[in-house]
Amino acid sequence: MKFDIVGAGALGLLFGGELAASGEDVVFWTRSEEQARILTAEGIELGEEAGNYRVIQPDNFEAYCVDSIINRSVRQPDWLIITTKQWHVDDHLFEAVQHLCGQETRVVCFQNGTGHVEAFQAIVKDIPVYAAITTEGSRRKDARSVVRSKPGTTMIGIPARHSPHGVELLTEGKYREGFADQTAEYLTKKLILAGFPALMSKDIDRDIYRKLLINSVINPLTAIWRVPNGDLLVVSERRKILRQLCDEAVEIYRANQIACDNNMFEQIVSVCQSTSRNISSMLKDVLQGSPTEIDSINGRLIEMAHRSGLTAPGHELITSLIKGLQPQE
Ligand SMILES: NC(=O)C1=CN([C@@H]2O[C@H](COP(=O)(O)OP(=O)(O)OC[C@H]3O[C@@H](n4cnc5c(N)ncnc54)[C@H](OP(=O)(O)O)[C@@H]3O)[C@@H](O)[C@H]2O)C=CC1
Ligand SMILES: CC(C)(CO)C(=O)C(=O)O
Repeated sequence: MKFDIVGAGALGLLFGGELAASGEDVVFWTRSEEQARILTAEGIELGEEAGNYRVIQPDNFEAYCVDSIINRSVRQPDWLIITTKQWHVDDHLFEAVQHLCGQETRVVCFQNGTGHVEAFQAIVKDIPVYAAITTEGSRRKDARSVVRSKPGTTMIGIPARHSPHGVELLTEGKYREGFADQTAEYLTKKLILAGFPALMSKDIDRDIYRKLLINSVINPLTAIWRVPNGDLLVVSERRKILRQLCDEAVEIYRANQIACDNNMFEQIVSVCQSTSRNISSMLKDVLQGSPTEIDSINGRLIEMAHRSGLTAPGHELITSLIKGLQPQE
C-alpha cells in the first residue's frame, strides 16, 4: 500500500518509519530540503526510552521536500497521512495536500485539537478525511531520529460533525455498528502489522472530544508549571485547578450537546498517571520557543462556550498565560 507522510516529525517518522520497515511503500514530504537530504542519506533511527534503537535504511522509503512537489509527477498515494502540528495547517500545506491527492487517496489527520479535519475536508472535497486519535508518545531527537516514549493505541474514524462522509456513513447506519469502511479497515491492519495497536473507532467524535478535554487541562498546566504530566497530581493546589478546568470543560460540552463521560476528571488523573514522566507536547513547544496548539485545543473550548452563551474564565486565563509564553507575534 502507498503511504505519503506529510510532516516528518516525531509522529511522522515513527509511523512512516515503522510502516516502511514492515514493507509498505512510504514517501515522506518534509518541510526542509535539508531533512529530506539527511533522511535519504542516513535513514531513520527509531529508538526506545531504554536506549535500544534500529535504523530503517533509506532504500526502504523515499523523502522529498514538500516544496519540490510542483516539479514532480506525484503518485497519488492510497493514504496521505498528515503529521504536522496544528499551526502548520495553512495554505502552503493545503496546496501540497491538494497536489498529492488522487481520486482514490484517503487523508488521515493525526493532530491534537479540533478544526483541522474540517479544514482539510473543505480542501479535498470528495475525498474522505479521517481523524486518528493516538495515545502513542514520541519525540524527535534530530532530523532523522525519533524515540517512541510510550506505545499507545490509535483510533481511526471519520468525524460525523461537519463531515459529509461521516454523516453519510452514520446515516447508512453502518459506521457506528462497526466497520463500514473496508479501506479504512485495511489501514488499521497495516498499522497493526507495523507494530501499532490500532482500531476503527465506533465513535471518533467522542474520541476526539475526549482527547480535546484531556489535552485542554493537562497540556497548558504542565507548560505553565513546567512539570511532567504526573507532577500535576502531587500538589493539592494543582489538582484543584485540574478539577476546575475539567468541570468548566464538561459544562461547555453539555451546553453544546457534545457527548462526554461522567468520569472525565478520573480519566484525566489516569492519563497523568499513565504518562507520568511525559513532557506534554505543549510544554515541549514552550521549552523550544515554538508556537503551541493552544488555539486548536483551549481556543476551541472557548469558542464553544461563547457559542452557547457561556463564559470559560479558567480556559481563557490559561490560554492567555500560554500565549504570553509564546514567541512574539
Ligand atoms: N508526538 C506525539 O507523541 C503526539 C503528537 N500528536 C499530535 O500530532 C501532531 C504532530 O506532532 P509531532 O509529530 O509531535 O510534531 P513535530 O513538531 O515533531 O512534527 C511536525 C513536523 O511537521 C513538519 N512540517 C511543518 N510544516 C510542514 C509542511 N508544510 N509540509 C511538510 N512538513 C511540515 C515539521 O517540519 P520542521 O521540523 O522542519 O519544522 C515537523 O517535522 C500534533 O498535532 C500533535 O499534537 C498526537 C499524539 C501524540
Ligand atoms: C495525553 C498527553 C497530555 C500526553 O502527554 C498529550 O496528548 C500531549 O502531550 O499532547
